[in-house]
Amino acid sequence: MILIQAEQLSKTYRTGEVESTALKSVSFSIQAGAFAAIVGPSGSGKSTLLNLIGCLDHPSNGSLLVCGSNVTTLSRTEAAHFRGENIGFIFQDFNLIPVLTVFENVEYPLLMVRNWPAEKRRERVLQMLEAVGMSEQADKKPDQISGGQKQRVAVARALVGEPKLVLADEPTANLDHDTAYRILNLMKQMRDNFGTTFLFSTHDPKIMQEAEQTFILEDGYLSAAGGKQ
Ligand SMILES: Nc1ncnc2c1ncn2[C@@H]1O[C@H](COP(=O)(O)OP(=O)(O)OP(=O)(O)O)[C@@H](O)[C@H]1O
Repeated sequence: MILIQAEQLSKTYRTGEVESTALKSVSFSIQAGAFAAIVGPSGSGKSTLLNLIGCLDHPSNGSLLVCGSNVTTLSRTEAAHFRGENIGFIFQDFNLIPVLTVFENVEYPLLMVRNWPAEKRRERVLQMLEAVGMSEQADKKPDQISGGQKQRVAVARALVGEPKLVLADEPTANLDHDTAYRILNLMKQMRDNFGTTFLFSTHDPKIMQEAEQTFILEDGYLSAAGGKQ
């Protein structure tokens, strides 16, 4: 089953009189259950593409289907609802809320988008903390855990609402190499256990090797796509 389908997708940013085309007629598809990477140097369009797939921005041209829905023209409210139902996010700087505990950070998306009773929420949060090996740190605040542990919490938070798709913008950029590989392996394990599709961006060719499917962006063009499944 195809989870993401882009056809001649383009994005032009306009700042006053200045136009900059960050994505140039990109077409590709990604199957459900994929572990895929968007790879390219700084400024090649990786974040732009992830933002379009994550319904955080609209394309200028082309079509984009995500989880069976045409997301090209969603309103702001529709996009927020769509994200809440279908997509989890992981960021390079973790984006944990400093005043909340590890447990509360993972619970947070459920409070925002799922109307679950407290006991069901608690069970799900504990299940996710267990899955990422962070159960014993549940009561700590983000400043009491390491960068790798913060990203584990972020993986749990991204998955807690049972999304079909997780988008991760440079999830390993702020981690040392060993920790980066451990986080990628954790993400892959989550894909295997929960069937969640993962799409992450990286500028690091070594990190790219960990993906099963790769899309190479150069100056807004999709220059190559490959898979090793
Ligand atoms: N909001 C914006 N307004 C104007 N131009 C933008 C905007 N966002 C991105 N761009 C431009 O679009 C191009 C692609 O940027 P994008 O952030 O998608 O690249 P990237 O591959 O994610 O880079 P990095 O690895 O540095 O994050 C760049 O030339 C950038 O300057």
